[in-house]
Amino acid sequence: MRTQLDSCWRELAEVKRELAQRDWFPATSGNLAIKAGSNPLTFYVTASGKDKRKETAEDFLLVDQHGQPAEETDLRPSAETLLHTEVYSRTEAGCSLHVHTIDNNIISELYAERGYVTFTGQEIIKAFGLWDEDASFTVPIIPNYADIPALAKEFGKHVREDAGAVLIRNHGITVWGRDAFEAKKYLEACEFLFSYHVKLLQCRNFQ
Ligand SMILES: CSCCC(=O)C(=O)COP(=O)(O)O
Ligand SMILES: [Zn+2]
Repeated sequence: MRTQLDSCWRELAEVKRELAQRDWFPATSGNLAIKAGSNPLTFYVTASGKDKRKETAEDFLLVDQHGQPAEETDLRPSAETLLHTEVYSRTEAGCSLHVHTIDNNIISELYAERGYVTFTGQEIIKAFGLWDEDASFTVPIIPNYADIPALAKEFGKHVREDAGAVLIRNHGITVWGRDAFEAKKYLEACEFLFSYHVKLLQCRNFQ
């Protein structure tokens, strides 16, 4: 059991290191989670308020299906743990990642009133398993409620499959996948699309 937990910890630490190398954790933002057990549900989540670029023995804590610590600890789970509990209680996902980037904030603001943003005609959407030439990928955009249970409830409405993504307006993105590899792939593909779109709009302004 401990070996399994250690391996989950190491896998999440590796994802955290890679996202930190991309500079996706400004100003203590972001939180990450990985499922550790199914029956009962437990998952590792980042401790709240830390600089996620730093690597310490106190980066993650184990929480239960309510997002409460499952072991004795002084650490506080991420303030946004309830969003991760929505993912694991509604799907068979194994990993969920939340980051704040300038590009995901801009896209969320540009398309907030519509409530979603759709991408089509881009090779990288094959990363979402969409191989048709005319395939499109849609990311829902939800309001950034300060009340986390309200935010989690709104978020949960869009958590229907084992892999997916939701933008929170002027806040960030949460993605999830069947495992850490898939969640990271989704996140990288989303951020690629956002960055491309923001740059394309800038280029068009100078034409
Ligand atoms: C300065 S970031 C504000 C909180 C937030 O949105 C976030 O992602 C980090 O919160 P946590 O409690 O997970 O550290
Ligand atoms: Zn956040």
